[in-house]
Amino acid sequence: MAEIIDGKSIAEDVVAKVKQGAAALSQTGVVPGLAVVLVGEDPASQVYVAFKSRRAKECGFHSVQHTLPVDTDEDTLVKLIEELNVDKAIHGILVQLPLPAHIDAGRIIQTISPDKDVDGFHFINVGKLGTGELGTAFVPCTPAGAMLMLERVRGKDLSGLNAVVIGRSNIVGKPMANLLLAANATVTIAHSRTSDLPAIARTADILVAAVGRPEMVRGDWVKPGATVIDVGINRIPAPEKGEGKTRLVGDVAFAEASEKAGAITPVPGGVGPMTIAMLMANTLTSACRSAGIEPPVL
Ligand SMILES: NC(=O)C1=CN([C@@H]2O[C@H](COP(=O)(O)OP(=O)(O)OC[C@H]3O[C@@H](n4cnc5c(N)ncnc54)[C@H](OP(=O)(O)O)[C@@H]3O)[C@@H](O)[C@H]2O)C=CC1
Ligand SMILES: Nc1nc(=O)c2c([nH]1)NC[C@@H]1CN(c3ccc(C(=O)N[C@@H](CCC(=O)O)C(=O)O)cc3)C=[N+]21
Repeated sequence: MAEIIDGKSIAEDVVAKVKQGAAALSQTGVVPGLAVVLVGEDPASQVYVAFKSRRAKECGFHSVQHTLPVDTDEDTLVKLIEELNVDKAIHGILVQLPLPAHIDAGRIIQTISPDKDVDGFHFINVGKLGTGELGTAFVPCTPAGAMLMLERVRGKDLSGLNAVVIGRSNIVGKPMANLLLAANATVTIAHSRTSDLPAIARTADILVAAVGRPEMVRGDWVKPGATVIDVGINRIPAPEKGEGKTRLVGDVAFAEASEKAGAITPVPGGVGPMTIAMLMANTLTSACRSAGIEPPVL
């Protein structure tokens, strides 16, 4: 049976360090500030945004939330971001995705000041990650959190290990692959056009699933002893819990995969809580940079 990598507990460690760092920084008169912007009333987004605001307060941050109606036009949103860009009390800006279809998400992301882009989605931060300028970049929270979990079982240096990332999105798959490469892993990126995915997955010492398909990765895709990082968050019907009830599963068939893996992340309680913890860490980093102070090591 695999070791279960407890995202909740690692996230608590991160948050404790962030709290400490924020308290120390506050002594110099700088309180880290996070602005979260939500457009519309998507229930899942509301839940995540509430988690983020709660965590920010817990860390001692100045936390503001802007909730805009679903029919907000793009220019209004751009204007809000421009105001936040010059607001001295705000060090991190997060615009919750997905945005309503009438808004060009790309334009919105590029409007966020790269110095406050705690999601790490701006071209400047993507470019820094791609060229190894990790000291001044903001790294996207989900892959950054996944790397911290991986570090707990495999250490920082992944030399000689084969990593396979399933998924090539800009917010998870690609930055994850870049981080693995920066840690010296030999990286393969698989996606919907990949042929014989199970065979490629079986080459992985480190297998990362970021697909959005419930329990797609089966037990026999997992190399014995591999470390499996399940990024997927899928809500599926759970009639056994009662009519209309749902439950959360990852992109990995957990029970099967944990018979083969050396270590595995659960869903829930895995990468999800780490994502929010890393958002707090990035916000503290931003505030430290603005004050010319070294951010704490996580
Ligand atoms: N834990 C957390 O904090 C977070 C979790 N997530 C979760 O992670 C998952 C992925 O999210 P995200 O990257 O945004 O999703 P996207 O939908 O943007 O990307 C999914 C990727 O999976 C690939 N894919 C889809 N179907 C298959 C298939 N059958 N075989 C192989 N590859 C496939 C797609 O390939 P192609 O490019 O060819 O279309 C694409 O690259 C979701 O479950 C999401 O909810 C996301 C963000 C944060
Ligand atoms: N600009 C932007 N940045 C994001 O980082 C971002 C986003 N938009 N849009 C949506 C995705 C998704 N995401 C999650 C965060 C936390 C959990 C999380 O805490 N999950 C808990 C369970 C939550 C539950 O019970 O629903 C867990 O896995 O244990 C999940 C998913 C961040 N995202």
